[in-house]
Amino acid sequence: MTVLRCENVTKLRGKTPVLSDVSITVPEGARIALLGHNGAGKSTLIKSILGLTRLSGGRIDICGHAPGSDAARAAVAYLPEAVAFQAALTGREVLRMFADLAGERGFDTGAVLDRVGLTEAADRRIKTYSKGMRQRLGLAQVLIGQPRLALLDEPTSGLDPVSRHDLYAIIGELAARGTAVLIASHALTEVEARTDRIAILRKGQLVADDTLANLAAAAGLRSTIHVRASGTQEADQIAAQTGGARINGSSVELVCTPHQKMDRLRQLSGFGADVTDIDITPPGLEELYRHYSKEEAQ
Ligand SMILES: Nc1ncnc2c1ncn2[C@@H]1O[C@H](COP(=O)(O)OP(=O)(O)OP(=O)(O)O)[C@@H](O)[C@H]1O
Repeated sequence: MTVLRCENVTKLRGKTPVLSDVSITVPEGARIALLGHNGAGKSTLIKSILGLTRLSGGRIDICGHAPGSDAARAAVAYLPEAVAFQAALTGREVLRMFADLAGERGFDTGAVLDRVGLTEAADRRIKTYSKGMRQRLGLAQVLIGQPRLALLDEPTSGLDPVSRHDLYAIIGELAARGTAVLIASHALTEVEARTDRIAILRKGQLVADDTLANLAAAAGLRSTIHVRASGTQEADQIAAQTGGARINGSSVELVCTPHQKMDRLRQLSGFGADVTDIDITPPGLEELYRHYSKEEAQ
């Protein structure tokens, strides 16, 4: 079921379009990474979905409700990039307050604080929290009431690798329970393995929206095939016959487009026992991102 539907969303700032005809849908349980350079329009799109900024054109629908309506607000949870809480309150008090505001009287603050790793700090004032701890508290607030849609703006900025890992694990659990998750991010490598679809905004236009594999195939980006040979002579022979690059030990590296891949593998299987192992590395998100950004710039 579609949770979020943006249709031809356009936003002008003065006469300058900061969002141009953006159409994107997010079904329940999906994790979508929203990527783009500084100023590409990510925050503007998120603010539009929250109903905090008026559209110049197009429409947005959240579970059948208009952005900013009571029903939409009840369905959406938001984690801003620079999350700010009342410094004099404790983590537990803040979470209780948000749960009460959301009408979630039965909300188990202790369990959620535990889930985000804040049990020990639960009764300390927010002013003593590090950036990472505030971010974790922000995520705890997102978990109140099982939202239909979670909008996360740069959720891992300022977090150490372990905290990032924990945060994506929690996002994964949220999505597994059916929440649609839209994550605006600059951190390409970390969203690569942890989201289901990649959407790229460039200068207010949506230039890509698909799985990483489909986008890579559509762009014709090349994969790398690492071939291990049974010995150095065999590796030399494989490199000579395939045009591959001879690398250290008894390995050969070949690059191929999506269309060439199966032919390459058939060719390699012709070497029989001279080939002892094959690894294929698909193009990564950074390469893809560069491709779609460049393509649009031309
Ligand atoms: N309140 C505002 N008034 C005028 N222009 C604005 C306002 N907010 C954003 N903009 C402009 O809208 C465009 C999109 O900005 P937006 O903040 O949505 O980008 P972003 O992709 O979120 O960038 P970043 O990655 O830096 O957060 C930019 O050109 C920005 O200068």
